[in-house]
Formats: sequence, structure tokens, C-alpha cells
Amino acid sequence: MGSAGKSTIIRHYFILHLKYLCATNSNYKYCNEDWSEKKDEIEGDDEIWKNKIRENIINAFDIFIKQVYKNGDKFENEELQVFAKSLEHLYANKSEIPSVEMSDLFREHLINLLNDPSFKKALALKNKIQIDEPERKPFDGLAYFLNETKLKEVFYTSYIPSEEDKIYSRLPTIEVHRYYFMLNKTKIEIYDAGGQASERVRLLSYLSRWNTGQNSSSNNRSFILFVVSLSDYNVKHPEYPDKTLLDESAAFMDALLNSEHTRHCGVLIFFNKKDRFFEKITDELCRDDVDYIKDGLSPAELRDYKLNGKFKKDKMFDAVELKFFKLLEEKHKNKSSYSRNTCAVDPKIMETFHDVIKNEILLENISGILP
Ligand SMILES: Nc1nc2c(ncn2[C@@H]2O[C@H](COP(=O)(O)OP(=O)(O)OP(=O)(O)O)[C@@H](O)[C@H]2O)c(=O)[nH]1
Ligand SMILES: [Mg+2]
Repeated sequence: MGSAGKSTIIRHYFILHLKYLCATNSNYKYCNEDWSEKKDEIEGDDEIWKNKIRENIINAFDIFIKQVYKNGDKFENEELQVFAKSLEHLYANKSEIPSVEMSDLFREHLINLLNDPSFKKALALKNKIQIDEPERKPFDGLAYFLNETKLKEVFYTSYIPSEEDKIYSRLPTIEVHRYYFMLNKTKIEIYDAGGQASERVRLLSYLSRWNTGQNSSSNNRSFILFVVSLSDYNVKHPEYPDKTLLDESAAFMDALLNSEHTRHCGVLIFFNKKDRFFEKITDELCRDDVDYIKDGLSPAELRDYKLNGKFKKDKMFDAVELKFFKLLEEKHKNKSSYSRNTCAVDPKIMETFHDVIKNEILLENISGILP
């Protein structure tokens, strides 16, 4: 699904981890499409990121401004009221963001808005917020940017995003991004596909063009790394009110694995955004949302959580993950599958991803290939 964290995982791995490995260990080679060694910068479009990060933040502010109105509240003074309106206008006309003058006054207003009591009240609803536009919600890296220092930095004219800033921001993937590297003599290609609804419809047709088959004359192996956002467990489906985006994610995984083009692929599931999931289940406002995952909890566990907010972390993870494992167990039993709970914004994701590639995919599944 869009925003599950696929590109964040890839960015963390390729940009931060692999770059280091390639520089320090000759067994690793970062490559171009034709397997020649890639010497230039892995990705360097700072201008695109700068504008996207600003847009992400203005999008989030716009969502919370609308929540202030929904709450029936007003901003502290007329000046903020006018500024809020101008931010709404800016979000509605996103293409103007790159040309907005990043003045001291603009930054000051942003900070004043952040500190406004009505805005703070709206922010406190961040785990529940959902406006009536499908797939529009505050991005999950928002907390990283919501402080005076970071906001001022991002909205300075000369701002250049750091790698960390990029990790926390959202740049939806359009079509497919490809990455190539070699570990010893084994060639590894990673395709990162977009997960928004408009992109998902195209994925099955892409698959038909990729070499995901297994034939006896080659040692090729293909895997699907399916990234699930745990944070979607309480995000209502735009069309089916008794379902969530997590249910849609499980249904999509099923459709993907039913495709003849994935018949020979192993499947690896990252249950991502475990930090956001934990924040939500400990938020009293989200207590009733446990009903979306109640099939995975015993009546006593459900009661204890609803009445007292008490829960065992592992049980909650299991309850969400059950939706996926049940499908694997019932319909895709012959698939080799692995799963991990992850937090893609945590640098430790690099080791998780790396271990998975190296130990599980490479060593267990193509052990004959490695020198
Ligand atoms: N808090 C938190 N934020 C995360 C985590 N993983 C990703 N994010 C944030 O979620 C947002 C979306 O991440 P992306 O990596 O762009 O999602 P994607 O799956 O590639 O989305 P599409 O390309 O649209 O399919 C970014 O703002 C990330 O910083 C996580 O584990 N925890
Ligand atoms: Mg992406």
C-alpha cells in the first residue's frame, strides 16, 4: 500500500548502508543497469526532496488546520487565522510551493501555529485523524519535523535536505525504481514499486514483464518483499467502512500471490511502522479501534484492553499479523515465507534488511551460487 515504508527501507539500505559497505568491502559492488560499477552519487536530487519535504509539512499543517475547524475551534488571533487560510490555499495550489518566499515572517507564523492551543488540540488527535479524502493522512515521519528548530531549517531559503530528513519524508513512488548490486559474484536486483491505488493496479502487469520465473537452466531466484504498514490497522477503508487499509493490504497480498507470475517467488513480509502501531495502541483515543483486529485476541485480552488499556505487545502484533498469516496458511501454503516486525526510520532496519538478503535469501535459498 502507499506509504507503507517500502522506499524508506530501500533508501536506508542502499543510500546509507550499502554505500558504506561498497566503500569498505570489495565483495560489494553498487552497479548500473548493465552491471558496470556505479561510481557516481547514488541519488542526489536535493531540489526535488526540498520541495517535497516542504509539501509534506504543508500537507500535514493543512490537515490539522481542517481538524481545528472540525473541532469547532478558532486560532488564537486574527493574524494566525489569516495565515492558516493562506496555508490551506498553498496546499490546494501545491505547484506554488517552490516559488513561495521563505521569509522570517513565514517561519514565525508556522511556529506560532504549532504553538497555538487549538492547533495543539488538533495535533493530539493525530492517531485518529482521517479526512474525507482517500489516502490523505499526515505522513508518519511528521513528528521528526514538528519542532521549532527543524521547521525553521526546512523553510530557510538555502535549505538542503540531509539524508535523515529524506528518510522521514514521503515521496510517493511512481512506477518502479530499480537498484542493482553485486555481492561477490551474485547479482541482486531490487525493484521498488509504488503502492498507491493508482500504482497498485499496474503492478500485476509489471510482474508479467519481469523474470520472476524459475527455470532449471538458471539459478535465478525471485522474492516479493511485501511491506505492511501496521499503522494502517485503524485507518478506515474509503469504500468499506467496516474494513481498514490493513485489510486491503492483506487482500492485495493475496491477489499478488495468486498471480501466475509470482508462482516461483518466495515471500517475505515486513510488518513495518511498529513504532507508530505502538503509539496508537497506547493512545486511549484509539482503544475502540481494537475491534478491527479482535479476531486475533481472546475475549479476556479484548476486555482487559478495552477496559484498562492493558495488553501484551506480542499479542497485539500477532493479532494484526494474523490477517496475513491466515491467508498464507490457507491459500499459499507451498510458498517459502519469512516475516519481520520493522521500523524503517530506525537505522537498525539496515541490518534487518541486510541479514534477510544475505542469510535468508542468499544463503538459504541459493546456497549453491555463492562462492
Ligand atoms: N514513524 C515511522 N515512519 C515511517 C516508517 N517507515 C516509513 N515511515 C514514513 O512513512 C512515510 C512513507 O514512506 P515511503 O517509504 O515513502 O512509503 P512507500 O511504501 O514507498 O510508499 P509508495 O511509494 O507511495 O508506495 C515516510 O514519511 C516515512 O518516513 C516507520 O517504521 N515508522
Ligand atoms: Mg515508495
